[in-house]
Amino acid sequence: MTISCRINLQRAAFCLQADFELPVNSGVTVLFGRSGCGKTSLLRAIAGLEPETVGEIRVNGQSWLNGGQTMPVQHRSLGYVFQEASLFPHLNVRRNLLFGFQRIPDQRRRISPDELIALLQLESLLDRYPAELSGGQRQRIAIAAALLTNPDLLLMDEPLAALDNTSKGEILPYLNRLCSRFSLPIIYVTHSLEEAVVLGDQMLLMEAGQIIARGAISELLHRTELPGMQGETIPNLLDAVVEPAAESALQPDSQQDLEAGSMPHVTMRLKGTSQLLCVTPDRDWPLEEGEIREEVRLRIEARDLILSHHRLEGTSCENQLAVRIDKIAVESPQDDMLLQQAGACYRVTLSLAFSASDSLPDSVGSVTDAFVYPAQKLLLRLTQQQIHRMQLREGQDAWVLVNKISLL
Ligand SMILES: Nc1ncnc2c1ncn2[C@@H]1O[C@H](COP(=O)(O)OP(=O)(O)OP(=O)(O)O)[C@@H](O)[C@H]1O
Repeated sequence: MTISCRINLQRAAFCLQADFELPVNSGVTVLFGRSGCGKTSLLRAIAGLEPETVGEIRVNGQSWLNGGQTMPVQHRSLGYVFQEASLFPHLNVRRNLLFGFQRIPDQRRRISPDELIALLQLESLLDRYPAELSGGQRQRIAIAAALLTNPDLLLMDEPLAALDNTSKGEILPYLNRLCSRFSLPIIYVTHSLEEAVVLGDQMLLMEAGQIIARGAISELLHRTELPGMQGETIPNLLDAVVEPAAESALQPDSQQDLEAGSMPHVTMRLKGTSQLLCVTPDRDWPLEEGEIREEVRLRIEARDLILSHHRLEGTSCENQLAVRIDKIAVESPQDDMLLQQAGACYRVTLSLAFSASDSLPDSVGSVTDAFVYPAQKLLLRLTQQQIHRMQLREGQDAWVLVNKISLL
């Protein structure tokens, strides 16, 4: 499945020009950008809700727009989730869920209502009416109803924006589960970098009606010259495979740990390398009981990293990674004068080394993996004083101590 979009939408004081392709299994593509940059307009144009749109849109081999030829909205195989959940007020949850499902042919029914109801834990809500639901519950139903139409593409326009932080926190893990369970391409509009990091695989970054950057979120987060990427906190995202290979699942080395009287822990190998991290699942790990994962995405905040020239012995920090310093960049170049002062901040980009010794081990990882998987990067913030004191230079080998790791 590929989605290709080359469109133009001209309004009196605004021009949208988008040209992008999303490959097979693209996962969640976050459409990110400042207010008014054209995110909703792009989503509406893809859905066929902006009749002035010209160009070409192809989804799953079907032409939705080709010059002047437009496929009507109701014939496009898409789901659309809005900021405010749109449910039929006179139908209970069960009938809202089944409304779209019952109107699609049998051969398109890949996602079953029972599975989705279980996944989103909707059982207790099925007999209620929309007026009897909280905002977060309503939005969960709206997302489920959109999915049950078994669309080729799901468009979500700030689906959490109208919710308070508690409801957002409740719904995010569900969204995460949906994204990993159904290999359905999703375009997800948000203002929130936090949501983008938690949910997204890749990002289309928009400004003034145009897509100015696209790529893996973990990479774009490090491009500080881009608008919206200068947040106070810098999340690093790393992909890992759970070890040991014999177990092939995210589960603690429990017997050993229980015997030792310690908390269970999980060992994982960072993709593209043979380096291991050891993690203790705790409340930051939103794992369901019995849930098993082989591949995980880890989140490490820049403030939880410490840089060192050497591997440290006798430290409480058990996770240390071999890295190479790729880039040392001043935090915001326009404030250069200010940044000459002591305390100015620099962003230091680190590439993970293949292994601690950079020699290829026999037992873990694979040489092929190192070539097919793009080098994973970490970013941390240092002051000019720290850089000077450590005499840091681009190209140097170093070690990074990792204080805290969360699982996405
Ligand atoms: N129906 C319309 N007619 C004319 N101009 C419009 C219309 N809808 C939006 N616009 C303009 O198009 C531009 C892009 O708006 P759009 O809603 O797509 O931005 P956005 O990035 O989604 O913003 P936000 O994040 O605030 O929702 C804005 O300048 C807006 O004023």
